[in-house]
Amino acid sequence: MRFTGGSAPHDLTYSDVFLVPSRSDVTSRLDVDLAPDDGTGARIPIVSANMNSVTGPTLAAALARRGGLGVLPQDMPLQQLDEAIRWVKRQPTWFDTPLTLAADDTVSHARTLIPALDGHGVVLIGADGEYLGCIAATRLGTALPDARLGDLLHGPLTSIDVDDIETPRAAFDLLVAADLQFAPVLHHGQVVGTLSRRSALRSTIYQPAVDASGRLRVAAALGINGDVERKARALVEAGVDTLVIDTAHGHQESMLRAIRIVADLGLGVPIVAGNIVTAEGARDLVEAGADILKVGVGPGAMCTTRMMTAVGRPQFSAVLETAQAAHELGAHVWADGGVRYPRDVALALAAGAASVMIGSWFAGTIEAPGTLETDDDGRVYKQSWGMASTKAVQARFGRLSPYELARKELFAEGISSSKIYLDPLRPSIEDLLDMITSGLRSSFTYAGARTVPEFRERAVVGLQSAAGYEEGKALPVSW
Ligand SMILES: NC(=O)C1=CN([C@@H]2O[C@H](COP(=O)(O)OP(=O)(O)OC[C@H]3O[C@@H](n4cnc5c(N)ncnc54)[C@H](OP(=O)(O)O)[C@@H]3O)[C@@H](O)[C@H]2O)C=CC1
Ligand SMILES: Nc1nc2c(ncn2[C@@H]2O[C@H](COP(=O)(O)O)[C@@H](O)[C@H]2O)c(=O)[nH]1
Ligand SMILES: [K+]
Repeated sequence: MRFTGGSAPHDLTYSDVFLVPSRSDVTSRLDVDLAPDDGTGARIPIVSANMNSVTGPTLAAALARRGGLGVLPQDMPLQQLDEAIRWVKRQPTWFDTPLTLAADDTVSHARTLIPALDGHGVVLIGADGEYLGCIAATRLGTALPDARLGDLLHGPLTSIDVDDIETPRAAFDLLVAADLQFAPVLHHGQVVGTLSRRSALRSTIYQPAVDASGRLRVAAALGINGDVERKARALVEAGVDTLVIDTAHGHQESMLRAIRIVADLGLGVPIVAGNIVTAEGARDLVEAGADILKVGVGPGAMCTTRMMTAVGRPQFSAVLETAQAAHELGAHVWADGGVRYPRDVALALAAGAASVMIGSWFAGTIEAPGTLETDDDGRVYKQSWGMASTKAVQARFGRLSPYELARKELFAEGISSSKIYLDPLRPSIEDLLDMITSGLRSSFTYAGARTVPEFRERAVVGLQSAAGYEEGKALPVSW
């Protein structure tokens, strides 16, 4: 990456900069390979944040199916983490994970799980796991809230047999021929997944992130306190593919100790550690044994650290400096936090990140943990909160004495409650991934780059004023 017109005398964040187009011999956006070069085996440079409101097993599986990597949060109890990892590993790699409910469940319950939008649906399963039928999500929008789902089943059972769809393209054509938007996929009468036209199409474009046994990949986080060795071993035993050692202030002795412990175990999985924002931090963590550095202090949407402490660093410069230091040592960087538009992802990669971690944006999706809620205006949202918020601290330290808990609560550095609205046009994480990866593919071709390392090399970055940034926005109403 190089700056055009000189670099700034101060640190920069994503809105401060833009990418200049360069002469390109990449003639199609579909010729771009988005795989990160960080050794995680991901196929797109997108990682979901280890936040309880963001990454659960459902989101991790959906993300891995499209080539990204979900990081399960350290605040999940170990047994739950173990189950979540094993569950992700059992999920289909190109069908969607079915949303299964019972015939006695109500429409209002189903509507807390999926919005009444095209391309989604519910599969009804009997007591012995037998397939009863499926209901398109749009039907849930017109049915009475207390109606039984079983009573909405009419006509012949719709489903696709797994033997009839050898390729995603064949599945797409079959759905079109049968005039279906959504259908369950059956194998010997059992539901093994679901497909929509959109998901079949996606499977022709994305590659899943899979391990050596062909199972979806998943990462998990651990903190710097407690029995780090036992937890790291247990996570790898469960099948985790990448370990993320995470704390607010990553450039501290307890972190270096935790990295050394995990690195010395030789578990054979990449070690990510953070968060840091300086070259010194990068060097110390890599020297301790980290393969990938998680970079970002304060840019997160749920984060109050900068206002509470003045500590942090504008994210573009933080990524640029740490990535340079990391690359000199053969390590990599994940840019963590502050991503609100596809452009921010492109700029993080231009600054040198191998992958970009997204939290709050993904909290407002069907696949995020938690249920859908509706506000007074009828808009659908999910709750989100910071992992250093009072809410998260209370959950994490609930077993401490009231006195110890009260001491911990003094140090909240995140917000406990926020509403992240689902975009009606992009209610699923996969819709957001389509938007982000299509933006990225286009950014790469503007820069004349076919791969992530090439983009990092070729990107030309300029500085812009607030007016320059504003000019780039679309205007949905006239001025
Ligand atoms: N990226 C970011 O900007 C930030 C992210 N977070 C996220 O919140 C979650 C909770 O992290 P965390 O609060 O570190 O909790 P952890 O459970 O990881 O514990 C942090 C440990 O570090 C010690 N510590 C020393 N200085 C600090 C400091 N300035 N801030 C926090 N701890 C400090 C704490 O001791 P003691 O409690 O005695 O001080 C404690 O032992 C993580 O997922 C983290 O990534 C939190 C803040 C900023
Ligand atoms: N200072 C705090 N940072 C937090 C908290 N919870 C999460 N985070 C960080 O934010 C990113 C995600 O950023 P986003 O803009 O995509 O939401 C996450 O990975 C953490 O590093 C918090 O309570 N305080
Ligand atoms: K912030």
